Amino acid sequence: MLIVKGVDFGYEPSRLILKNISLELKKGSVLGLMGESGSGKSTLLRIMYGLLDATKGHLYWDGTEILGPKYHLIPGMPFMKYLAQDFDLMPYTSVEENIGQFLSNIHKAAKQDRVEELLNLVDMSEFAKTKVKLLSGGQMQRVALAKALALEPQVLLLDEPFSHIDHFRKNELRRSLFAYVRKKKMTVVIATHHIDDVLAFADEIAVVKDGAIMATGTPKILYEDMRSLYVARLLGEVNVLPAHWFGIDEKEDIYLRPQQLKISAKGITGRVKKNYYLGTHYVIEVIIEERTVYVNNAEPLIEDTFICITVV
Ligand SMILES: Nc1ncnc2c1ncn2[C@@H]1O[C@H](COP(=O)(O)OP(=O)(O)OP(=O)(O)O)[C@@H](O)[C@H]1O
Repeated sequence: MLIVKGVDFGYEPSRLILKNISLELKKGSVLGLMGESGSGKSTLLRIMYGLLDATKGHLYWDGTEILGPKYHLIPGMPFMKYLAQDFDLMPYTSVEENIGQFLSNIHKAAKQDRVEELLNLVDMSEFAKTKVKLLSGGQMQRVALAKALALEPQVLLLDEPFSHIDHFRKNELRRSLFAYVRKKKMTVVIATHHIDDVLAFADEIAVVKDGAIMATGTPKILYEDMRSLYVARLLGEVNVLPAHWFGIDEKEDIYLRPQQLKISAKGITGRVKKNYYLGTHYVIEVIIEERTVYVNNAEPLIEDTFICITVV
């Protein structure tokens, strides 16, 4: 189990970046760390890997304490791999040499097989002999992922691992990567602001805000829990609507996703401003009392006509 217990951290003594972080992650499970930019996700990954010393608190993997540079000459725990946002590749050597950099040269054929398996996993086989400096950012990121997997670490810490990958390849890469880590029973923490990186793949999501964990739960539970606007917005599109529109006697706004609203014969009246085609359906932008509301619909609607919306 990966245990983070009451961790505080500040780059400067006067400003805490992480505040009383506690997490528990079962072996072989995947945790998505979500939070807006600057919330402290990368800092937490660096502490989990032992690159920084926690100001307060402790971290353990499988009973072994994870310690930072104060205690280790070479920071970073050997049973872990941390893939940072800068890829840490050797630019003047080939893709295959980069991926195989830390693999033993004693069994040459086994090393070659392993490199080929990883090249295949990240769909970079045709670039095996290409020097890394000639690759695009997305291709470099795929090589860096393969390199991080090469020694089959027990714990894999990934910081925005798909941020440079082109859209059409992203889904395929996410599916292959998570299938691979599941097969190998690796424990994974992935920091991201993109819900698509984790919604279908993580066992749990921890939401970080201003250096503190503000919510944890399965992707489904967090996606459906609309109490916090910060959490709801991180996990998908949200409408912020006055409760009284829906006959609820509350002064506060309520939060509803576009698929929780529908066009209906009765309901609150609004003017159609725009249609957005999303392949499987349209998102209709509707103006109601000067607020913009997004609602899903199978068909586009005529702009500037008046329609009614209601809760599904
Ligand atoms: N080396 C550093 N020295 C001082 N402050 C830093 C350092 N690295 C990060 N910070 C600060 O710590 C806070 C958290 O940064 P961090 O990179 O952990 O956030 P993040 O959630 O990973 O953001 P992003 O999603 O943009 O990568 C920010 O306010 C940032 O400015």
